Amino acid sequence: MRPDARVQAAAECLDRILAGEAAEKALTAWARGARYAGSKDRAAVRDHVYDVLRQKRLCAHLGGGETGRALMLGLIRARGEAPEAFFTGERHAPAVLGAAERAEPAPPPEAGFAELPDWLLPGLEARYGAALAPQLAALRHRAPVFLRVNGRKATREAAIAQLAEDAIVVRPSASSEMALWVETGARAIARSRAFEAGMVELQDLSSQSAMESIPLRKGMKVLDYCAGGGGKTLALAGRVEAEFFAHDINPARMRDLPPRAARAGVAVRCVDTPDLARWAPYDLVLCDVPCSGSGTWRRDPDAKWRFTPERLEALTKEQDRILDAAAPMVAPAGMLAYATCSLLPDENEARITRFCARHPGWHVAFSHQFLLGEAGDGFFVAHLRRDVES
Ligand SMILES: C[S@@+](CC[C@H](N)C(=O)[O-])C[C@H]1O[C@@H](n2cnc3c(N)ncnc32)[C@H](O)[C@@H]1O
Repeated sequence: MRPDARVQAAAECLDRILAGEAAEKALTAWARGARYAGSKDRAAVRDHVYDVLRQKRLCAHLGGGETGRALMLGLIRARGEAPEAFFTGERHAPAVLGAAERAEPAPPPEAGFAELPDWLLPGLEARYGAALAPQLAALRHRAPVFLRVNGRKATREAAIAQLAEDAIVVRPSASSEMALWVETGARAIARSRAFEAGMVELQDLSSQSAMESIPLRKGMKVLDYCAGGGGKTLALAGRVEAEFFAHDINPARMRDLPPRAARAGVAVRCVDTPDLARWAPYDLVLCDVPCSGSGTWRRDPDAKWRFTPERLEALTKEQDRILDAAAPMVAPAGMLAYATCSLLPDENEARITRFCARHPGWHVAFSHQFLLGEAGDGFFVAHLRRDVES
């Protein structure tokens, strides 16, 4: 496909998204109907769509409206490219620009637009103050790719050398023991020898740092209560030889966990809800709860525009229910760890404060909000422990 035809395809996908279709669905539907599109075309159209969704307000401002066509015009201007090169009127390309579209837009505000729903801003401003602006700026850009080195299989140095053999260039992150920042070759990771041998896994920097904050000891019993695909289980299992249990209310979500654990060389027992009590108590119960995902919205920018106060309320209720269900399974001297990939204080500090209010005898031993930055995503972790009786 020519670059102008890719712009037209992205504009059509954006129209479907603006009409309410999920971004992934719109892209899949387009790709199904576009047999002529190769993998590079599909990747380019996808990049256009996601780049717009990351900064929809800027694109609407520069393009003069909220239609797929206007948003693509705005994106091209935001990239500093010449719109006439894409709005050619050729077959499969967008029509030539009209007079109103050709008019130079007013400069955008110097601080940039807040690229998320307005109702979230007061809470974020109150929580982060001056630290909000850099996070909003980070939200406008693509997220970097990080790998986690599996300490059971390799040192960071050995992983770096093995990745280099597949032309994947990485550098160690200073803020985590095992994280590698991928500089080139990200698309080749899943087929690389280092990945196939279980030396590395894809995982964001902040998730890694949060898991590194949790104290572990050999032989302990660890339950990942909201395990999903098992990313956090494997991050913990990479650090220590212990007994690992994984649970999810929706067991189908753990489908990938057994092969991932086998690749990583660790044993993880997947447990159904009725069987949790059989293995209790656990020295550590991790609740990596369902959340807004606001700390990761630059990876999934479609989600931020769909997020509503009603959804937030439903999530916080579920987060409370999960903590309440998990706490009784923690051994007396054990730890309940709470984690979200969220920036919203309602999902983070407020949840653990409310937990401690509902459960006298528990306290917050540690908590940390990882800010969304040039490197890692936004992430929150808290360690909850029972008070020691004197
Ligand atoms: C943030 S995701 C977990 C991601 C996962 N820990 C990882 O690192 O890949 C949250 C998970 O919680 C699960 N979940 C939702 N409600 C739950 C509940 N009441 N009890 C247990 N798991 C629940 C969801 O099915 C989802 O897989």
